[in-house]
Amino acid sequence: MIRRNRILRTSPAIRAMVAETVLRPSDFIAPLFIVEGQNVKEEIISMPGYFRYSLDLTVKEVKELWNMGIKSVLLFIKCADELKDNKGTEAVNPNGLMQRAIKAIKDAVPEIVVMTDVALDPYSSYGHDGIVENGEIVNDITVEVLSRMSLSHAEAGADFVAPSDKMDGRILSIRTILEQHSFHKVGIMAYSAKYASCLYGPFRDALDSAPGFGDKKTYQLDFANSDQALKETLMDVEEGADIVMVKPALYYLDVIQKIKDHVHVPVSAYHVSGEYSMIKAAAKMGWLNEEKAIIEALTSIKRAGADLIATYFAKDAVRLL
Ligand SMILES: NCc1[nH]cc(CCC(=O)O)c1CC(=O)O
Ligand SMILES: [Mg+2]
Repeated sequence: MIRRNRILRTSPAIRAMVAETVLRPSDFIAPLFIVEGQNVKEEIISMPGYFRYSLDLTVKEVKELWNMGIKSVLLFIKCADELKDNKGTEAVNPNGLMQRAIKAIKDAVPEIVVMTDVALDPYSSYGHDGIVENGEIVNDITVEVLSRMSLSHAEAGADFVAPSDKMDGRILSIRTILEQHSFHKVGIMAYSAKYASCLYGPFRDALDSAPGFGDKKTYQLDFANSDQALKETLMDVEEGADIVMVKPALYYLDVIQKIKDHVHVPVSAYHVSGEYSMIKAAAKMGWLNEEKAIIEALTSIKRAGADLIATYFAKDAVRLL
């Protein structure tokens, strides 16, 4: 025998020297769920250890994230039922919870990169990402609202808008409206390869945003496919996306790799709520070691080609590095 493969795995020091993939705090984007009120910290039942915070506590949390070395937060708000409609009225309210959250965070921690979710589902009386007519999600009217919504986030101080709706043509429309209003420095992180997945359930519990009828298969991608993911990602880059996203992450590592091989913009991956909850549940049962499961999952997502990872484990991961 003259080839000794195990030499490179002999000791922790050697393994560290040859590790190709190393996680760092700036890899992570921390999603935050925001609710109205004061001093509110509500645990999300299907996401043990993860919380909805009122604005005051959100700001505290953001300071902590920044001090840990995390550079970016991705904001989601829980909209009150009485403010939901089929027009996205509250989504463009300059004094809405999202707009106030952006301002409060940028005032408290100006350096942190604030990204905002752009889609109508938390604001929709139907729980859909767009405007509903005759049981269908209408593309072009929705794109107009999403563009005005993006503008209102930019006006509040967002650094990146993150359209997660999967309507056609929204990236070009959003870039155009941002340019028209001289928001040349506001970026777009496009959820380009977003799949219709079973793994968003806990997130929809967190925001009370589950679709009231049907599913999201006419706009989100079919998990049987990866060609459409690549095609639509390339189109989003063409239309002006600064960062593209694959979502969910672990079931879609092939998609991350394929996209990374074809684009020259940063690729992010969203390790989604269901992926978080699966690890939490198995760990609670004593069937998996939580810390090891977190690091293996996130390292694998990065190894597949993700430059950035949106994950509910951001803080845990930084503590474990
Ligand atoms: N468009 C809304 C949106 N933005 C992020 C997620 C899911 C995130 C997660 O599960 O962690 C969803 C849910 C959905 O599309 O139904
Ligand atoms: Mg890389």
